[in-house]
Amino acid sequence: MDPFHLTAKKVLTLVMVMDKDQQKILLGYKKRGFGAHLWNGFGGKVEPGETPKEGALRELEEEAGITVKPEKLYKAGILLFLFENDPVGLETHVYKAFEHEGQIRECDEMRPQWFNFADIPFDQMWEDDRVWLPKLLQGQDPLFGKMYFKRKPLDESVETETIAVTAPVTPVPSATSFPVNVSTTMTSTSFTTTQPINGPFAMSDYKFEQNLPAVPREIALDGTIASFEN
Ligand SMILES: Nc1[nH]c(=O)nc2c1ncn2[C@H]1C[C@H](O)[C@@H](COP(=O)(O)OP(=O)(O)OP(=O)(O)O)O1
Repeated sequence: MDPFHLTAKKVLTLVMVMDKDQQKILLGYKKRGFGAHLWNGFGGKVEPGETPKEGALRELEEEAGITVKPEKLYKAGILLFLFENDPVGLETHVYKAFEHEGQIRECDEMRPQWFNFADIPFDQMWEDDRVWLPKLLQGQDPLFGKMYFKRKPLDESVETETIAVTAPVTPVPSATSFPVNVSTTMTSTSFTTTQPINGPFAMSDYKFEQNLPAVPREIALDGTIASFEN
């Protein structure tokens, strides 16, 4: 059985807001949920009754506090994310915008920040972003990609970080040694935390096309483009 065989898909959005003059892109640090601790564009699940574009505009406002006029939000392609032994693929509709309205603000899910095109933190982003984001920045959309992910073995997905905690300790004089000069000394203890490096998944393969003649609207369950935007 093909470990990447799909029987269903979820429709997601991903919005990249850019400033062409300053050569900057607005990314958000995901504080929780899917892709937590990674920088990414803004987006999420498309809700019932919504078009992908409506969902993209809603998520952008929820996660970054800004709005884009619908006619200024351009479809840049579709990426299909497939996970080993998961029959549900993520059909992610990618959008780009070069102007926005409103004040950028942090929310409980995302911390937005502008990055120079030259300083995009790819080592703290989904691995596939290295493949397609540079193409998007160079205007080589529409894009279409299929990215295959395997779950990382635990020892590869975790980075151990040792944190030294230094706390004042006051020795308690024992009855036998009392009286003594009671002094305050410092001691340190270490503990280990686990942090995913670049997420819990490793990209195992990808298939990617750029400069498509039209914008894909939907991907079929066999991973091919089912239809294009008019
Ligand atoms: N491999 C990948 N590369 C990438 O660049 N973006 C990805 C990605 N896989 C998922 N995403 C994006 C798509 C979408 O914008 C976001 C996931 O959105 P979700 O709404 O599913 O996340 P949450 O777990 O926060 O869901 P909610 O509970 O709806 O808030 O991550």
